[in-house]
Amino acid sequence: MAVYTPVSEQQAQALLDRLGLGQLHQLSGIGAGIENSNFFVDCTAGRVVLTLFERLGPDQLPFYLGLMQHLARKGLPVPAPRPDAQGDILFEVAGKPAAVVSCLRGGHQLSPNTFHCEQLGRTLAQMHEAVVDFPLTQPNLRGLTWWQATVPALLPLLSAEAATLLADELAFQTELAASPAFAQLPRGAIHADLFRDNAMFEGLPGRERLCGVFDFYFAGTDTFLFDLAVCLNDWAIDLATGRLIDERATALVQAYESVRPLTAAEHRLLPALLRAAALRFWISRLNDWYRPRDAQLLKPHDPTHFERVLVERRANPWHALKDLSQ
Ligand SMILES: Nc1ncnc2c1ncn2[C@@H]1O[C@H](COP(=O)(O)OP(=O)(O)OP(=O)(O)O)[C@@H](O)[C@H]1O
Ligand SMILES: N[C@@H](CCO)C(=O)O
Repeated sequence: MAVYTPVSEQQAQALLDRLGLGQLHQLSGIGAGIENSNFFVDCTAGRVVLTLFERLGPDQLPFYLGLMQHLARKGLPVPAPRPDAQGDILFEVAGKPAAVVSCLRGGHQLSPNTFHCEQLGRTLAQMHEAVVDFPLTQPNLRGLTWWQATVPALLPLLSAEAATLLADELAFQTELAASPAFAQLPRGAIHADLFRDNAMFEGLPGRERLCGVFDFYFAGTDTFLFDLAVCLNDWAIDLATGRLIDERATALVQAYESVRPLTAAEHRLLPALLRAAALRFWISRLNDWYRPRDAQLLKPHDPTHFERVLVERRANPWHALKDLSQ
């Protein structure tokens, strides 16, 4: 269980009192997730989720929590942070910054088909449309600057082949980020980690509806195309080989475009951004694997998965439109 910081019942009750949520019935650490300490809190007001932020500080958290509040107010299925009587949404528990958000219904759709991908594509585009008037900005803290800072420490730990791939792709992405084409990409506040385990569906099998998107703690101001590429690399992938499944990827992009059509520059750079999205998670998984933090019980994700995805995206660039003149 990835609970880095234990929380006592007394500490949980003190926060419930401040939020007017009544008596604590049960406090249970959540096993999934590797970044923060998460707890289900059952109390008089029902079930809420308590998150203790392990690496994010009060400088960054207003952006994440403000983004969740902004999207929830626009009717997107995002957990809204619970305010206290003064309207504060950021607290301190066990010496860590903490927030309480409403608990989403439903469960993960871990074997998504085109139907689920379409819903995800539409919701992602709605999120991108909704942030047009979101006033806060913050860099993507897992973006190029972080890759450049992290890769040198990883290279000596890898095989010669993997190290060459990592260094080469970082050089490519560095050049891309400085290009005029990249500067044309529309940008705004993006989720940046919208994997299938960060979305909830509910409903009868085969007719499940997307009813929740959560875990905004890697959000940042970046290109919308990067967000789309992260989703494609997770929702539309053959997990064994890393290949994109054309039917699912096309469904996701077409649904996205039914809300927010991609620009010509976005179409052109999608293959490069699919590589960027693979690189981002390869680096973070390598970092978690070789340089883990202390946790009561932590299961880091397999880094070789995203190494395969990156190799595949480099070998077989995927375009949403086969004929770019269409
Ligand atoms: N608002 C919520 N409603 C319902 N369940 C939630 C909510 N927030 C988190 N969870 C549950 O907690 C689990 C872990 O949360 P999350 O994925 O945010 O972990 P994390 O450590 O913060 O991030 P990461 O997934 O990036 O490692 C989720 O898989 C989900 O089951
Ligand atoms: N979604 C990430 C973990 C949390 O950022 C991954 O699968 O590596």
